[in-house]
Amino acid sequence: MTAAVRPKETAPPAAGGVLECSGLTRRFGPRTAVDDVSLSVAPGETYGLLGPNGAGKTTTIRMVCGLLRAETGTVKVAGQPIGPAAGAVKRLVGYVPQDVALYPDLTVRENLRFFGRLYRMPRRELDRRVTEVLELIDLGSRARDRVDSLSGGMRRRLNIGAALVHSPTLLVLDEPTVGVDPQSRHAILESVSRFGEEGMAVLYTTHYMEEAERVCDRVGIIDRGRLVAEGTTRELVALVAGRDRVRLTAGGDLKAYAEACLRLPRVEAADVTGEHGEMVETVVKDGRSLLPELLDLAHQCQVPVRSVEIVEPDLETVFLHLTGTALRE
Ligand SMILES: Nc1ncnc2c1ncn2[C@@H]1O[C@H](COP(=O)(O)OP(=O)(O)OP(=O)(O)O)[C@@H](O)[C@H]1O
Repeated sequence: MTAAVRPKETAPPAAGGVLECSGLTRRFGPRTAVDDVSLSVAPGETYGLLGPNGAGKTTTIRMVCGLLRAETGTVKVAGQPIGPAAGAVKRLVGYVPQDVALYPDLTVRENLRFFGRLYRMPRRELDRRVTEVLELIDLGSRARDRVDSLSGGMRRRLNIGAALVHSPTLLVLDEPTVGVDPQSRHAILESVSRFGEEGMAVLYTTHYMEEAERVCDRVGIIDRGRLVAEGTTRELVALVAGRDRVRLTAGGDLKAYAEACLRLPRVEAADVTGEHGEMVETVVKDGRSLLPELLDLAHQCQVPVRSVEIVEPDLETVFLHLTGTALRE
C-alpha cells in the first residue's frame, strides 16, 4: 500500500548541537537497519525519534552511544567523534537501555552511588549529585529501600537515574516507558521534561506519538531505517494541513476495503490497523465531506461498519501520510 510520500522536510538544524550525527548507516546481513540518518540535538533540547517496532531506533542510538560501529557516517558529541574506543567522549553520554540494569539487593541510593563510582566521582560530589538525581526521578522517599521492593515503574525511573549520576551532557533513552503502568509513565515523562531544563541534550526514542508530542521539542520520524521527516510537532502537523485521519471500525475483508479506499481520489493513505486488525485508518482531504463516500464504499465492499471517528491532524496522521502505514504499538 502506498501513500503520497513527500520528500524529507527538515526543521532548521539545531545550532551548536551537543549531538551531531551525519549519514549514519548500518546493515545486518542483507537488511539495512539504519539508512543515512542525520540529526542533531542542541543543549537543553529534547529530540524524539518516533517510529514503530523495527524502524531502526535502537540501532541508531547504539551507534550514537558508541556501542555499535556505524558502517558509514559519523557521530560527534560536543564536537568529538564517538566510537567503541572513545572512552573520554563516552563519559559525556548517559545511556538508559530498554531493559532495567540494576542491583536488586542494593538500595536505591546504593545503586546510584555504584554507578557514580564507575566514573570515579569524588565522594562529596557524588553524595550531592545522588541527592539531586533522587529528586529528579522523584524517588527521594525510597532512597533507603532495596530495589527488589520497588514497583516496575520505580525501577524504570531508577534505571534512568543511574544514567544521570555522572551529569552527562547528552542523555539517551531507549523507549523508557514500554510496559509501565499509566501512573509510572506519567512520572517518567515528568522527569524527562525536567532534564531539558537542567540544560541536558536528550535523545528520546518512542513508538508512542503522544509521548513525542508531550516531551519532545523536535521529533524525527523514522521508518524502515530512514528519517522521513523532522521538525517540531507543529511543523510536522502542518505537513498534513487540511487532511483528517478517519478511523473506521468494521468487520469483513478490511484489506480489500483499504485498497478500494486508496483508489478514491482524495484518499492519500489507507492501512488496516487496530489491536485485532478491526480498523481501517485513512488520511483524506476534508474527512467530513468524504465520509458519505467512504461509507458507501464500505457498503459496496460488504464491510459492516461499527463506528467511525474523524481525528484532527496529529503525528499519527503525519506518520500514516508519509509512510502509508499506521504507527502500531
Ligand atoms: N544484532 C542484530 N542482528 C540482526 N538484525 C538486527 C540486529 N539488531 C537489529 N536488527 C534488525 O534491524 C532492524 C531495526 O531494529 P531496531 O532494534 O533498531 O529497531 P527499533 O526501532 O529499535 O525497534 P523496537 O522498537 O522493536 O526496539 C530490525 O529489522 C531488526 O530486526
